Amino acid sequence: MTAHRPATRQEQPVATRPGTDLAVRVRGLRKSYGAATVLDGVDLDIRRGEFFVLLGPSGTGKTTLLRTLAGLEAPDGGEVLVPARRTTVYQEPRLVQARRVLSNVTIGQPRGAATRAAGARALAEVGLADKVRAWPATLSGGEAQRAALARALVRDPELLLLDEPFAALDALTRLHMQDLVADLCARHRPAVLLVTHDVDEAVRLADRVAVLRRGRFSVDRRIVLDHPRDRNNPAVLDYRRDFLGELGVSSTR
Ligand SMILES: Nc1ncnc2c1ncn2[C@@H]1O[C@H](COP(=O)(O)OP(=O)(O)OP(=O)(O)O)[C@@H](O)[C@H]1O
Repeated sequence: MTAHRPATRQEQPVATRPGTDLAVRVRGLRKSYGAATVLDGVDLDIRRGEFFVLLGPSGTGKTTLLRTLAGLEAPDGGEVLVPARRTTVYQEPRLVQARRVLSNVTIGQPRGAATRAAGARALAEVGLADKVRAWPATLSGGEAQRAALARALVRDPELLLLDEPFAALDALTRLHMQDLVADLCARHRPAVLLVTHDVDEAVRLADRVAVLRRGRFSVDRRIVLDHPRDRNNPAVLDYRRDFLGELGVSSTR
């Protein structure tokens, strides 16, 4: 694990915590921008292999929390412990247009046949075996996001950070991508933090859902349902109604 404590540098010294099943441990995390307090003493544990989903109204600090776990924001206070092997998938795929798909997936990895083979395997896992030599500009939005997932996968992350990765996709593609991510995470078992606005997505994928409001979690709740989850299951609808209520939206069943 890497410890992030208040400091001016982006990346902090490494501290490992052997013998724990926690991938993420956050205590009393505070972050402000000017006079605006965004995170006001957040506590968060994510276990290894746990799929944690963060909901919350716009502008409440979800991305700030994710970026802090990514090591891109320094906390003003508190303690953040995360594994060194972590990677982020964003709303947009962020592919390098001048590189072919395989080269995008293996970017930053050691050169060589083993890396190329790992990249090709990751592309096959996301259903892009036939796009290894394609250029990013020739991919659909869903395919480009699959390539971004393959780029994450090839790094074998202990912590996978997903910042609204399906938000820009059409509704049907979004459902396919949710299934794909559920499959990949069940197979590779990273700890996951997914930021989303989509309550259905949260209830479909999460082991645990938290709602971030006014700098803290107003709800932090385990979803005790088997996968795959039928969106018409009354228990799924109950969770959905509760989370929508927490977000200030009424739902009709
Ligand atoms: N670099 C920054 N400088 C100043 N203010 C910032 C910065 N980054 C975020 N903020 C502010 O912090 C607050 C939280 O932003 P953040 O992006 O974390 O919220 P969010 O919950 O992810 O929002 P959304 O759901 O709309 O994506 C917002 O008011 C935002 O304007």
